[in-house]
Amino acid sequence: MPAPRTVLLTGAAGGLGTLMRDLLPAYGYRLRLLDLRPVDGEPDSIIADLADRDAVREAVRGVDAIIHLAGISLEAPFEKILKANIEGTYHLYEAAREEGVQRIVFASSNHAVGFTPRPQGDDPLIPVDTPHRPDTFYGLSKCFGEDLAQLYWDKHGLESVSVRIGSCFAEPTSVRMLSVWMSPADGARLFHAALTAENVGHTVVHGSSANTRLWWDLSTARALGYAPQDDSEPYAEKLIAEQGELDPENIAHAHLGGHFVSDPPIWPY
Ligand SMILES: NC(=O)c1ccc[n+]([C@@H]2O[C@H](COP(=O)([O-])OP(=O)(O)OC[C@H]3O[C@@H](n4cnc5c(N)ncnc54)[C@H](O)[C@@H]3O)[C@@H](O)[C@H]2O)c1
Ligand SMILES: O=C(O)[C@H]1O[C@@H](O)[C@H](O)[C@@H](O)[C@@H]1O
Repeated sequence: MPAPRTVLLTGAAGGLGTLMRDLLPAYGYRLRLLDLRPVDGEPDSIIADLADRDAVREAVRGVDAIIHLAGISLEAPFEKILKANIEGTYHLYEAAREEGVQRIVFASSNHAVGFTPRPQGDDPLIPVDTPHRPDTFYGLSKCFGEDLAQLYWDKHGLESVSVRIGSCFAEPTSVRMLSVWMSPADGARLFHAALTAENVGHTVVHGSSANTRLWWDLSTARALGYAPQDDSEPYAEKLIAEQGELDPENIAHAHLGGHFVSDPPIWPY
């Protein structure tokens, strides 16, 4: 596969989209931007709803690959998740198949497996083939996206990397995030690896930095060529002093998904 150059970035106005707009051009990508809302400082971006199949098809025409970030990124009523994340992701995959796009990097989430107990003591890291255990309708939509990616690979030969992102923000803001944080620079490294590795079929990877307190296995990400450079540990002392150590008796501290497992989810997490 020739290295992709023109990449559609959906959800470009969002938090992660904004970070990736800054970081990915240095890898040589030409980004085409799409979002529901205008993207700051980017008058040429495509303003479109994933619900609009014609607009989505036009947006994917001619790109080499897609990084799919658009959608609802927190828990929400099922009907909203259904429209934006489930139907919207289906529209994107269908448009990509019709237009012959070779690869999609899908922003999955730790919340697809959020009810997985987090490792304690000498427990092994959570493996990538851990069963789906969504902690919210939001997490359920990420399970759907991963299965959709598998279907489009098996049936249509459209490649995907589903990146179960931990927490990709400038800094970790909770004790839990020390274990799942992915620095923006490592996020760009991982997306680049996911865009350029050969023969990925459909590969699921965990998306975190090389955190001292890591909870999940990064081996499939490393197999794509991802070499994380960052570690949340320098933030640990301050966050633990402010928030205390994780309490294994607290359901939200005992699971990968943190407060998303609560009913209703409690913010902040
Ligand atoms: N930031 C993280 O740590 C993290 C962790 C796990 C997964 N993710 C996933 O990565 C993606 C980006 O996350 P984020 O933190 O930037 O979220 P965000 O909410 O900041 O950005 C999402 C963007 O998608 C756009 N969008 C929503 N519905 C749309 C629709 N129907 N059509 C077109 N655009 C639509 C929004 O306008 C928004 O700009 C999401 O899919 C999220 O689930 C993020
Ligand atoms: O678990 C996490 O920290 C993150 O999970 C992602 O799926 C959510 O989109 C984001 O809002 C959370 O901060």
